[in-house]
Parts: sequence; C-alpha cells; structure tokens
Amino acid sequence: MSKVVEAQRLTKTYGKVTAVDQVSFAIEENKIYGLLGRNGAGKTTIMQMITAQIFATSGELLVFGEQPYENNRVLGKICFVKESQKYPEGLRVADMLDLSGSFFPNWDREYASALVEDFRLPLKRRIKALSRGMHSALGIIIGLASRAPLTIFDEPYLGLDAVARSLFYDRLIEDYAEHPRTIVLSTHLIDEVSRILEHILVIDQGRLIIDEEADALRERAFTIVGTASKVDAFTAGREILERKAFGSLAETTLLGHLDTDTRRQAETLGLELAPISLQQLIVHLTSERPERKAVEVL
Ligand SMILES: Nc1ncnc2c1ncn2[C@@H]1O[C@H](COP(=O)(O)OP(=O)(O)OP(=O)(O)O)[C@@H](O)[C@H]1O
Repeated sequence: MSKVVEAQRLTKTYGKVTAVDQVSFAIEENKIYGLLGRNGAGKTTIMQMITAQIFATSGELLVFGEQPYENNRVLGKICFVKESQKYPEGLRVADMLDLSGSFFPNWDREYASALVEDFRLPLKRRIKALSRGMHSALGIIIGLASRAPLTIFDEPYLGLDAVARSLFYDRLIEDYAEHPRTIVLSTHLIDEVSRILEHILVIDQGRLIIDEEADALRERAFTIVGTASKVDAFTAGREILERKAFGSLAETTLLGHLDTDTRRQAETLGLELAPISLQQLIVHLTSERPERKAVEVL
C-alpha cells in the first residue's frame, strides 16, 4: 500500500514550547485516520506541517512522496478543512462552491449540490450572514465534494448540531466507499466518529503514543463488572486501568486482550464483560495520572 504521508522524527518548536516532538508515522492511501489527543497535544501543528502551512523545525516529511512546501503537485491533492476556516465574507455560498470547483481537480458539482440540500444551506446567502453551524457545514461540503486524494478535517464542526454531524459521518462513509481516498479526521468527539475510523493516531504532549488499527485498539482493554470480591479475584495480577466500587459491586477496566480463556474464567465467576469504548481507552491512556492505578469511587 503506498504512503500518502511519511513523517520521520518530525519536530516543531515555538521558542521553548515543543509542540510536536520527534514524531514518526506513516499515513497510507485510502484509509480513514483519526488524529486524536487532548487540547494542545500537537494535532493542528502536525496538520499544518502536512499541508505546508508551517515549516517543521527538524525531521523529515514527505507528502505523496515529495516535500510539500511550495509544491503545487502535492498541494493540489490536498483539501484541509479547519475549524477556524475563513471564507471570503462577501461571497455567496453558491460563489464559494463555484470557486472550489475551479480549485479542486476532482470536484463533483452534482454531489456538492446534493450536500447543500442535505445540510439545508441557503445558496444565495452571503458567507458573512451564515450561522456558525452553516459555516461549518460549508466547510464540510467543500471537504467532501473536493474528493481530494488527501482530505483533512480538523474539528470541522463547531456549532454543528447532532443531526448535521451524524449526516456528515454518513455522507463521508458512503462517499468514501464509492470514491476511496485518504481522510484524516481530528476531533474530540471520539465516540461519535469511532465507527468510521480505521486507524488511530493519538498525540499526547507532542509525542505519538498510539499508532494502531482501530479494531486492534478496541481489543486492548475491557471492563468487568460483578461482586467486588469476585472482580478483585479475577483482576489480581492483571494491569488495572480503573476500578470503581458501588457498594458491594465493582467495575474494573483492565488492559489486555479478551481471549477465550479470560472470557471463560469471567463466566465461571459470574462476572459480566463489556467492551471499552475508544474514547474511554484514549482518556485512560492520556490522563494525567502519574501511573495507571486503581481509582476508588465510593
Ligand atoms: N504559533 C504558535 N506559537 C506558540 N505556540 C504555539 C503556536 N501554535 C501552537 N502552539 C503550541 O503548540 C502546542 C500544540 O498546539 P496545537 O494547536 O497543535 O494543539 P492541538 O492538539 O491541535 O490542540 P486543540 O485540540 O486544543 O486544538 C500547544 O502548546 C500550543 O500552545
């Protein structure tokens, strides 16, 4: 599978702040990536380097096999939709879509029109008069209809309601199935997007701490619920991420693969097993606790 982005020891510093710290990863063609992490982790900085908006301080970065800086061959294949995206305020929505059509080689005008209807965007309204959610919807429509070989969405849905966000995920997955391309989605709404993500990159304090297929990641931990004494017997000697107690009951989240033996052992003890959500797992892995240890909630 060919690589769309290859980063080696990529680093960006701002004075004494190391926003991105020796990060190495590859983004493969025709996959949907989640770029996740807490506020200030370094996600936007990475996306800005990939899209040649800022220079790396050190390290190597290839996009479509080339240096991205001032490289129209590379930049012509990228669409970057960001939360703070500013479109020319005097333009009408229809003008902005026409302009996008002249900019993105794979632009699909009919698809853009269908999306305008789906998101109920007023075509004749000037951009300065759009609501915050409508502004975000415009960015999403441009991102989807661009069909750019590398489409990056950085928190694209400020102000967008739950119905519109759900519409975005549905349209993205449908269109991706028909027109495979590489999508990078950066968001804090991990559970909402988890069903569409194929590969997860998690950045924490400038460092890459997870680079894994989403399915494999989901299997990294599980939760067990039951009588406290039985839960504790089951969890003894295992790596505990979190333990909550409610009277005589306990709910413990463990790191580890839920194999057949483990499942059988839990069943024998009469314990309930539940998968952990991607969001829970990432919160655990990026939380401030100095070491992962049991947390008692009494
Ligand atoms: N222009 C800049 N000058 C100085 N520091 C900066 C600059 N841009 C980013 N930083 C710092 O770099 C770090 C990473 O910021 P970045 O915007 O990449 O985080 P993020 O993961 O996108 O966060 P969020 O989820 O809050 O958008 C932060 O500490 C931020 O304050």
